[in-house]
Amino acid sequence: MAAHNATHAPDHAPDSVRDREIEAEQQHLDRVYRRLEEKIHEAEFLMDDAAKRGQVGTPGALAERDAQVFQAGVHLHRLNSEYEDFLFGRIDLLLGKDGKKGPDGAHTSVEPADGAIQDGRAAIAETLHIGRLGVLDADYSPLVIDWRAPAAAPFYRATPVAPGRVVRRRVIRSKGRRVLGVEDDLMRPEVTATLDGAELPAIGDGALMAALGRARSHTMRDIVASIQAEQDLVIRAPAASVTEVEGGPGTGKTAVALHRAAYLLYQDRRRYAGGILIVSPTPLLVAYTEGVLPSLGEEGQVAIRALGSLVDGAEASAYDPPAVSRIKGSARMLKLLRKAARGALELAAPGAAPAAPPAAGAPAGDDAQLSLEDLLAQDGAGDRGRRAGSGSAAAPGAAVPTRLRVVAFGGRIELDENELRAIRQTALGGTAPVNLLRPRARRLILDALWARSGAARRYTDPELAAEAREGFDEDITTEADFQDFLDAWWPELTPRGVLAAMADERRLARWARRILNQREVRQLARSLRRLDATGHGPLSVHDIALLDELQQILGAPLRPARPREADPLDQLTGLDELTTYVDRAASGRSRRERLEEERTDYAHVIVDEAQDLTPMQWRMVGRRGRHATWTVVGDPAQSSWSDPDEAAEARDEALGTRPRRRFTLTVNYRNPAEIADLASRVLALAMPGTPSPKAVRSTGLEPRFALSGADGARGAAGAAGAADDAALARATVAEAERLLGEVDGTVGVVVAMHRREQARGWLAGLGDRVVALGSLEAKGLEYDATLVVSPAEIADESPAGLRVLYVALTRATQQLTVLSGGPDEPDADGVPDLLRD
Ligand SMILES: Nc1ncnc2c1ncn2[C@@H]1O[C@H](COP(=O)(O)OP(=O)(O)OP(=O)(O)O)[C@@H](O)[C@H]1O
Repeated sequence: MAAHNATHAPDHAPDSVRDREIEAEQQHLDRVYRRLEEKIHEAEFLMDDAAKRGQVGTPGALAERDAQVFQAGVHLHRLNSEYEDFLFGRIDLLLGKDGKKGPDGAHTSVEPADGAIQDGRAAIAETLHIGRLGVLDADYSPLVIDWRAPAAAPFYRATPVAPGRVVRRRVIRSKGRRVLGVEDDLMRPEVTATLDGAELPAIGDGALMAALGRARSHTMRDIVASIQAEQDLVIRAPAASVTEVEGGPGTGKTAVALHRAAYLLYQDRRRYAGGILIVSPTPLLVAYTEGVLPSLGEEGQVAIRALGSLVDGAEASAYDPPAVSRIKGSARMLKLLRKAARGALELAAPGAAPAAPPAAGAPAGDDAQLSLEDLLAQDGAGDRGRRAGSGSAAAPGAAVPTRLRVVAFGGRIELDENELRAIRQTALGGTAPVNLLRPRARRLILDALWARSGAARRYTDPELAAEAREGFDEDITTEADFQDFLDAWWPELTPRGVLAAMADERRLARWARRILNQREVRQLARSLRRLDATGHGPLSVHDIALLDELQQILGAPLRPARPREADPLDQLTGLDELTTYVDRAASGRSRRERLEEERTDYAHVIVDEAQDLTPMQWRMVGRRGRHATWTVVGDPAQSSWSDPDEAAEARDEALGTRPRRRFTLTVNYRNPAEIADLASRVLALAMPGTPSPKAVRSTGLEPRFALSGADGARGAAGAAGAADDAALARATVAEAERLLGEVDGTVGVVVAMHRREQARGWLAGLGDRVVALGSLEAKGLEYDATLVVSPAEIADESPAGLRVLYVALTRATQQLTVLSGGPDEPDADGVPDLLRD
């Protein structure tokens, strides 16, 4: 962890020393900008030169001009867009063990040379500045080292216990072209170090504390200037196979996951041009984190998607109650969906026109002709209303044809209900996706019709028989009515259509026999009645995984592969040290969106809050990383999923047998110790024996306990009465207003899921610094102050309620208030039963 606590030399430096140090960094920054301007002039020169070539007028010259203009434009854009805060660190290093230099011009040795320190004194042999991109001076000496380069690793890794060559680590704060301040940590406080003959001073209180003390906004910041050693190990872990990271709340798992994506791209851009997918639990967390990668210069190749947005064309907008989530997320759904997909075949499309009675007789025709009118007959009162072509997707609802009648060789050939059912069973015996089994079913029907025609017996010559059969097949299949029959009898099913078919309780009960119990069937069917007959309507996050699974079970016509756009990086030459930012410059949002749309298979998949994925979600995510390497971060103690063993099995299946590398993060950078201590009481109930991460700072501000004034009297239905709700509303608003006065940044008000909408109403009008959140929405987010409303209501919501409450209690960076209502049974001090020692 941070060197700060153990060794930082307190800042006794007089202002003049601080000013001098800031001035020195300013001079360095000025030099960097001068160099960048030279680079811009080079790029502009390329543009001018390219424009002149255009006047030559030959096609070759024009093509060359276009390429140059493109490249120069990329550079210009990149250089201009990096003028914000890109130099942020510096390390002063001892002489290395050997004199070798890397491609970035820095010495590669990690360990100091023997004799680098003598009698407690040492001379600084090398100073490196660290920034968001690498810049080389004209003589190839490093002006700025990219934070992801090997030479920058000691900036993050050095600790007083293992300082390597680092004597002093400095974080530089700058805005635009101006250096505002510096914060130092001494890695070898016992050594008197000199630089150019003068003693090396240490300024400030340490960068980490400065970073953590800042007010929070609604978006996450990068931590590039203060990544801690245990986090750096994860960020830079080799990409191969699976990297698993566990750590309690606030240990930086999300931050580390995002920085790792940027690091992997830097390490092997070509490989990860195949795309990195970051899976996030909620759209709120996506919105909160999506600014971090652009601030690190990476966005084009990274898709951050919420679990409810992983399937193109579908977006989760509804919530399922915990009991329904449990059913939909469970691995049992796989079996049920397979049955439903097959069962749905027996249901024809809605919208079929009313039926005409079956034809009375076949008109006469010669042997080779089929009766056009009488090709198809349907039982019951259903006309075979023509459906759109065979590519149309059917959703279940109307009658399915139960008889096929064709006329061939001058006679009528018919397959009845039982025969058609047997053919369907045989066709479904295969494991291929249901929609793709249709050609097989078609063939089986033709076989049956041919056999029934008795024609085979008439031909002794196999060649003639084959010829006759070919003609027979062709005659039947070229008739539109036969096509219509197939469309109705083996319709192309859509995932949404099957999901909608499951909303019928009786039908679902049939499909779910020995999979779900009666109550589960009722709950599931009721929840799916949100959808219309075609499966459109509000989907929940769990429905999305079901749609994805159904897509697999049903299969879809293969989309033609689209050629990938040429990566502009491939075309870059020259200014190689600046390649870090190429994507940002080259990729407009539209390109990024297109890439996201097209991809379902990624080169690396990062799963955030992995403890929450249900078995069905693991299957969905697993399909997107079949050939990927993985980084999986999570905290079992924060899991809102009720059956961890089942989820672990699905996770193992998704990650396969790839070797795993495990890391644990142990330091809580979010919560002050006072808040972490309170949360640990719930942790002890939720997951006895699980250690709490160690809070890195303390504010001296204990959490506050407030009372709603509600008496907890319950109405006939067991729900809190209107008077209690009004009291809770008043107390919530009053406390939210108080907290808004206490902190500069954001206030999060966390309520039980069923109060989500209600709480939004309560807080409307308090401004956009305050946010109302259902307990499950709070996942991964943080606020300067948090108000947790009625812990008992949150804990009672689901079997995982205590873990969800633990999440709610660990969102605050500065202040926490717990507001009790009647069910919380608060003591005289307002401390709810659940949070008492
Ligand atoms: N090295 C660091 N320097 C500065 N801030 C840090 C550092 N590491 C983490 N933080 C900050 O601590 C907070 C918590 O980080 P993050 O959200 O990544 O934690 P987490 O482990 O994902 O938490 P949770 O499990 O509760 O979602 C964030 O504000 C993050 O910026």
